[in-house]
Amino acid sequence: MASRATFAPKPSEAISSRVVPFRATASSSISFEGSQSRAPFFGQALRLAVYSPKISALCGWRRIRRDPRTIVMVASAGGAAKPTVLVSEKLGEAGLELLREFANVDCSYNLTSEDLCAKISLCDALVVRSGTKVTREVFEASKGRLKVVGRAGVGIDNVDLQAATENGCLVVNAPTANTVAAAEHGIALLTAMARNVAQADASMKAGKWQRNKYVGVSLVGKNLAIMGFGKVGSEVARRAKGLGMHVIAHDPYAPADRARAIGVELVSFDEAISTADFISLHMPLTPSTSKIFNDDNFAKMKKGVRIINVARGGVIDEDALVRALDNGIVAQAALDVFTEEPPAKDNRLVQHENVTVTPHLGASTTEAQEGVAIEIAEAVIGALNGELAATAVNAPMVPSEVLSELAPYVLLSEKLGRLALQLVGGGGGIKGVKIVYTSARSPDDLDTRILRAMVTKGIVEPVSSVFVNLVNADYIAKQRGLRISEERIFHDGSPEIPLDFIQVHLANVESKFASAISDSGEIVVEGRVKDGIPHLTSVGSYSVDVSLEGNLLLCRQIDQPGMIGRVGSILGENNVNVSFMSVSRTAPRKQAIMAIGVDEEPEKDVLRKIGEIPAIEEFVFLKL
Ligand SMILES: NC(=O)c1ccc[n+]([C@@H]2O[C@H](COP(=O)([O-])OP(=O)(O)OC[C@H]3O[C@@H](n4cnc5c(N)ncnc54)[C@H](O)[C@@H]3O)[C@@H](O)[C@H]2O)c1
Ligand SMILES: O=C(O)[C@H](O)COP(=O)(O)O
Repeated sequence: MASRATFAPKPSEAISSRVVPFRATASSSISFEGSQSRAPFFGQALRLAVYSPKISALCGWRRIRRDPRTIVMVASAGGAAKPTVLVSEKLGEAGLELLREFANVDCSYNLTSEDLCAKISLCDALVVRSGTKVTREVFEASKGRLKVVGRAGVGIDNVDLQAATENGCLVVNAPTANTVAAAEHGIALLTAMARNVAQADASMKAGKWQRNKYVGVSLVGKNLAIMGFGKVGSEVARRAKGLGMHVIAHDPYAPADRARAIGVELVSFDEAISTADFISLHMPLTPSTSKIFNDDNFAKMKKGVRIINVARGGVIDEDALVRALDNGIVAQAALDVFTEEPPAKDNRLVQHENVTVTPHLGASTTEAQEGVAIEIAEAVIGALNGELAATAVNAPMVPSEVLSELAPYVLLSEKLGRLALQLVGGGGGIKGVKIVYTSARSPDDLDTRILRAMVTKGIVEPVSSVFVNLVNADYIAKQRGLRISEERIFHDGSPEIPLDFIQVHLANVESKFASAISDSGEIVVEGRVKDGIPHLTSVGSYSVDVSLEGNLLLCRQIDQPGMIGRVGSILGENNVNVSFMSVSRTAPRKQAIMAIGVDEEPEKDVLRKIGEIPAIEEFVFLKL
């Protein structure tokens, strides 16, 4: 709050006063800017994370599940009031029941995008299937209240992930519960197409008996190319092998040994499409797969090839497919998905006599719908409880054991960020933040992403209207031009303890408390975890020892008798409760730093009286 003297301790004085508690034998440094540093996992990669009750409690999050395997970090739904969950598409009853136990559930189906935008600012979570477009406008209309979007299924191409991340909104999906249903539907379409089941059925219902017209083709011994060898693709492969087909697959990211294990050979894209009698599509819709089945690629296919699509309509250029059907390159197609859903009534593929269509039914079995509903309800509840579900698609995953170990350091990191920010004076703004971790662990054994996110939170949140979490921390830092670098100092101690010290350095800034500027000219605050509680261990070049709770008054004074009593009396007379006090000095009767923890925020007048004590050279009041 106030600063009376500019003072920088002489290096020798400062260092002599400071216990150097580690032997730095090696250091390494990494820098990152924004979210490039670690991309979220997509595809079939296993996403594992864990719940930590400790972090949840520290951050004021409520826990309701007993054994969730999820990690903490989103944000609480706020206060004791029940959160509100909007379910915008039909969800299995078991999932709805779980949600209702925890939240107010609003099931509003068939909302227009305007209706959705109007409702969303009253909702903490939104649960969708593939029919709801969760656009940037939706996130913006939520005005920060929307904490989680739950996609009750696999494909997240209907959710604007970038906008979700920018708005700190977690997106979770239910990636496993409908795999078998989709694979079974793929096989159903494959066999139905090969034997003209749908066409023959329609013909009979029209009163005809056309045995010669509907002669089919056999599957046994035919080449099936699976395009996208993930969860659904590999289940289709297993089943097709059971039908006696020869199965090959193309997937640039699939491990060859997993394919070999089920007797499938991974081949190039061109080899797959040019040798196949049947092609079954199972890749996600991404910018690189959009319209990947186009005129050029249809031209490479065997004449008379048959195509099944239970993935996403957008991977096929639908006009090109019509041309390929008309010119006989493609003999038949069976489609469950379309570029636009529902497709127009006169859509040429839907009307084509060689095309079998279903209205996006891949995941629509009773079993799969109950499964995804439970999977997504658990993920959404976990996220609203401040956990990050194992199926998060827009946040970096922190392994379970790492997270539970780092729990107390999460709070320490945020508090150090907050402290450092409050020590900044002048109007220059913060550009560079360096976080230094001192640890006996090798850098590979120390995952600091969550700590970095929390330092960012501590620095950004108090001075902005955004809230920062693991989902958006890197994005927010980048957006604000805040360059965050991390450095590891190896401490020759016990690797059992993940971290000995965390330091936050702010370069090229002035400080309202000159003593916070270290010998290197940066604001430096350092802390450690003692008995599970975050402690401040140094400010600038001064050692202190205070637990980071409540508020903090830092005073630099000339060491002399009676100082503690004088400051304590002023606080006591004004009903400000002191929770702890620590004094460290450079040498007897020289400069000392007094750190006083107070429960209440002292009035300005009280701070003024402290500042007027003649021996006090400067002081600052900090909110933790
Ligand atoms: N019709 C339905 O109702 C229904 C049901 C479930 C899933 N799906 C869709 O099926 C698709 C697959 O789902 P999943 O659960 O198997 O997902 P998945 O993530 O397990 O598998 C997708 C696979 O595609 C691969 N891939 C990515 N880019 C590729 C490319 N350019 N070429 C080839 N392969 C590529 C990935 O490496 C991954 O192995 C998704 O689009 C999903 O939305 C549809
Ligand atoms: O990606 C998926 O999970 C499927 O396409 C299912 O979509 P749905 O939930 O809209 O049936």
